Amino acid sequence: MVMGMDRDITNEATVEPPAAAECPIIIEADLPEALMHEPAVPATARFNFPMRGSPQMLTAPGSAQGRAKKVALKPGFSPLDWARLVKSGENLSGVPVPRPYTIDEIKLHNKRDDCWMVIGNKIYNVTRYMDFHPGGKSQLMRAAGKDGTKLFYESHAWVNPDNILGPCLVGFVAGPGGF
Ligand code: HEM
Repeated sequence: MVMGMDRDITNEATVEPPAAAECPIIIEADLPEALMHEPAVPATARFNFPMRGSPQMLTAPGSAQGRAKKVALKPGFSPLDWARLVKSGENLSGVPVPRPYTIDEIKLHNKRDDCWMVIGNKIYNVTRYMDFHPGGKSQLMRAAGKDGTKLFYESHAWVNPDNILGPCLVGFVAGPGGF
């Protein structure tokens, strides 16, 4: 018993150090020259995460610092509510089947209660999505009845339109395009 201690440690098994074979000692001289020195570039520059311009970067072009903030969505209009609506099987495109539309036809759908938008070559009916859009209705309306591809990707290149608006597909831009 060691004086002044609460428990007797003299009988407890002692932990042997690992055998030399299990614990190899790396001698610097054995290492290739390249591994022996810290690279001249700082760690932040050596790794590609977070990528420049990615949403993880606080100062990304699409971050809260560089553009409009997200709006507060009304109760019942969360992304989860949208996912439920999409799953419900309701016709969100407003058309029976997708087909090609001319630019003049697309232009007619430029109101809040009748809003089409082109992203890439696809036309989506975003009318029902208005209240669900985290960026707000007014942001969505900037591309109402127009080709919103540039605006869309400037605002959030990481958002996949098909994932969210799959069942809102109205059709495809007919002809060579040109808004
Ligand atoms: C082209 C017109 C559009 C504009 C100008 C626009 C703009 C914006 C803005 C300013 C925000 C807020 C950004 C922030 O989080 O700080 C936002 C968020 C968002 N928008 Fe849009 N948007 C557009 C179209 C769309 C469409 C068609 C969809 C659906 C596919 C969509 C889906 C989203 C999503 C999911 C967010 C949240 C992004 C996040 O949390 O990272 N937007 N949008």
